Amino acid sequence: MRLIPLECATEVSQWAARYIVNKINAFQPTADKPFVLGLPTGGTPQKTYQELIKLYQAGEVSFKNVVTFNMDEYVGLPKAHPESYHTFMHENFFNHVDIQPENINLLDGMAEDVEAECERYEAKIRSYGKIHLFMGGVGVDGHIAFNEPASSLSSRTRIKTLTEDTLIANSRFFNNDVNQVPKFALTVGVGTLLDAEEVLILVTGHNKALALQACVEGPINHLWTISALQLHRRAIVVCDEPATQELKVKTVKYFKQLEKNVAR
Ligand SMILES: N[C@@H]1[C@@H](O)[C@H](O)[C@@H](COP(=O)(O)O)O[C@@H]1O
Repeated sequence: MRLIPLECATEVSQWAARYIVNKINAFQPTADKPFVLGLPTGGTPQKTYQELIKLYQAGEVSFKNVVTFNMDEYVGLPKAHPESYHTFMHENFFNHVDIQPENINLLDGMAEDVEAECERYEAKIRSYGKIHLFMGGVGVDGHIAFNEPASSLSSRTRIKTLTEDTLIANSRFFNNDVNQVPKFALTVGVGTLLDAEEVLILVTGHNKALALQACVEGPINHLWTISALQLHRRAIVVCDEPATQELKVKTVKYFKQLEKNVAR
């Protein structure tokens, strides 16, 4: 695992956006050989999307031959609902860059046959070979995508029941009314994430400090599904200073030192 301890959330977003752009450009994607990018929603990646849009506007990157797969979607919210992840992604990112609509993949939270929808999603990912880079965030309880505590670490795309912690955390988007938050979501599995060639996780804020500790210093444990990253060959975690609050000073120093010497 590579941990990049930075100072603030703005630095995290700039680092992540630059990393993604460099990856896309180095890949030299074409219509026949697109770059496949996994994407999250949430407050954390919002700034990264803004940075990616800036880099697109500056002519540093094109998303024309980029195919995206989103991590998750609420069950029972129509696409046009202001809090659907479909709406979030279009408002925060897709509407501002040159991505082709047919290259955008999101789970359909309104699907009648949820199982078939999840199988369709996995098959679509397989049709591209693999996801080259999966960006993500982490929940306060250490969930990755919507893989809530005690999710199988080899899980695939499926429906999950959201925990009370997550309902409370996400109620800020639903008039602070926990009853308005959908109780279920479709989500890629931990196994789906681990299949990606590279995983890039953004962690900002002191409320994510326990999750970061579980990710970096804890044992691999299904109660903190983020810890499954320890099994990945190429996992990168970028964090700000407040998120490191629960890490040992020695751990942070160690990773900072490694970054000074990193071969770029
Ligand atoms: N399903 C999403 C996750 O993908 C995200 O990582 C998490 C944290 O979101 P935020 O970045 O807003 O803290 O929220 C939701 O539960």
